[in-house]
Amino acid sequence: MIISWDEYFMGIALFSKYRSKDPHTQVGACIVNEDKHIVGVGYNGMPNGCSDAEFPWGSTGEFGDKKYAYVVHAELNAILNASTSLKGCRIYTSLFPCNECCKAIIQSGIKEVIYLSDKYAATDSTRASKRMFAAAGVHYRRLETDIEELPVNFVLPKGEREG
Ligand SMILES: Nc1nc(=O)n([C@H]2C[C@H](O)[C@@H](COP(=O)(O)O)O2)cc1CO
Ligand SMILES: [Zn+2]
Repeated sequence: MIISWDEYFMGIALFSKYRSKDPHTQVGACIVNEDKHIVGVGYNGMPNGCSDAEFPWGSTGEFGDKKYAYVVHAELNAILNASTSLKGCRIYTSLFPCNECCKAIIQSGIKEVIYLSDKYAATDSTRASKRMFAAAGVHYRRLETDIEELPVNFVLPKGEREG
């Protein structure tokens, strides 16, 4: 099988999301520059020093008891992890960016957003994102692909195994 560039970079975003400890929604993001070099990746997780085991992953109760107060979104983590200027870059994200990440995407100079899921399309946050992206000239599109699943084998075929 041969995959396209878009499928490859979204694949990296999807792979990254499996690092997230969020029990409900794992999100991954991958930023690519104009030379098709990956310059940043991220997933949704607690800030450095804020233990995954100690901070809450639930989404009910008081403000301070919910993950939303603490978690860094995949897209923001990818931006903050980036090794270089993001001017003219593209961001691949497994879930459409929220309004806060949208602001960071715009301000960082990213020019295109490629997403897979838009499961929160009906929320005010996603509506605000789309409004800001349109005003700022940041193009967004859903990844078009015929691939349903891309298996990765960690168990080597018999002939390639050691011993
Ligand atoms: N674009 C996004 N990137 C993200 O990294 N997230 C994160 C924040 C939470 O950790 C989780 C959403 O939790 P939930 O509301 O589906 O249980 O995904 C959420 C969105 C949605 O806008
Ligand atoms: Zn966000």
